Amino acid sequence: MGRIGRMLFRRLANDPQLEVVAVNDLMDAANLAYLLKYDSLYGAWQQELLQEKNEFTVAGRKVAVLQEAEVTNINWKKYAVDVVLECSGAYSSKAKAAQHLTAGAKRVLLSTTGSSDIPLLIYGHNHTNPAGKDEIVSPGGCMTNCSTHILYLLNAIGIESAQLNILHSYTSRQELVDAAHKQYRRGRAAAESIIPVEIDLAQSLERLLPLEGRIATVSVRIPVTNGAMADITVQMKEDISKEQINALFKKAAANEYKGILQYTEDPLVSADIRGNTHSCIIDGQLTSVVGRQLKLIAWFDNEYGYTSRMIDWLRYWND
Ligand SMILES: NC(=O)c1ccc[n+]([C@@H]2O[C@H](COP(=O)([O-])OP(=O)(O)OC[C@H]3O[C@@H](n4cnc5c(N)ncnc54)[C@H](O)[C@@H]3O)[C@@H](O)[C@H]2O)c1
Repeated sequence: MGRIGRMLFRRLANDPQLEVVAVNDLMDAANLAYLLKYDSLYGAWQQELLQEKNEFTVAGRKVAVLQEAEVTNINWKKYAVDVVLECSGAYSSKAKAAQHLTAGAKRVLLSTTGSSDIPLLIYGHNHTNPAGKDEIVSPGGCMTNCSTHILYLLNAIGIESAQLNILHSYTSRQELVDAAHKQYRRGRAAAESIIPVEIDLAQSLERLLPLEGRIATVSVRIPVTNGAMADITVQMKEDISKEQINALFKKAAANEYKGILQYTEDPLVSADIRGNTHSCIIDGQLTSVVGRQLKLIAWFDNEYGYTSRMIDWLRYWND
């Protein structure tokens, strides 16, 4: 239970329809309780949490706290687990995620893009696909959740090619001070530099949209602890105008993408979108057009917006 796991726990603790019955992490229960109570980004939790040995009591509910590095040592059946929210990043291949099923869970929802043999389904785009009822589902990463909708809507007009640069707060998959790392740049002090990192966003988008060979992506980690901004440049097949594009997204935000995509003309900075539940927030002021080349800026809270979609998945299955 890292950033994503704890965010989900906080948000589900009082849910009338969904109940967290057990959690698992490498850290002990006392440390986990402390990190749930005090969060550097979202503040102290107003909800009381009691921790006694390997059990939490929150909002009158008991939650078992496990400390197992191997899923094979867990018995999810004992807790009648319907869905495992796999938020460690360590069980993202189909074979690894399936260990949760063997352990007795009925379903696994990853918190990332898993291996290519796991259905990749973006809530609000293709979640109603029959594969959405599979036992293991990848809801994509936060960047995929932001950019899929944008490219899908633009491709209805016609995309020639697209370049995406996602400026993203730093995460635990970087180092805080210079250290060895397989990807050298991820090993550089996260709060000190603007750090380009390798991502698999283009491959994910090619699985979701008919744009093979026409998308390139890069992500730049920036020295903030939360928030992301997608800077998207698209070569369109037709002449377009700023007004036409903004009207397209404004309409989508008020209709079929309500709750998932937001449109604003407020002069935002990343701190303004903390706690925003949308997967992407189009910044209409910054839309620009040169010839058939379009530049679009979209914000998202990589933690709050993203976990909102994971909770949508749970509600979808629950209904
Ligand atoms: N942080 C984000 O902005 C963000 C957004 C969307 C998706 N994700 C994805 O969610 C996943 C988690 O990201 P995070 O930022 O929460 O990471 P994190 O490092 O904060 O949390 C990972 C947690 O998993 C635990 N863990 C590691 N190995 C484990 C194991 N074998 N068994 C049990 N627990 C184990 C760690 O102790 C840690 O608490 C990653 O795959 C990431 O790509 C992260």
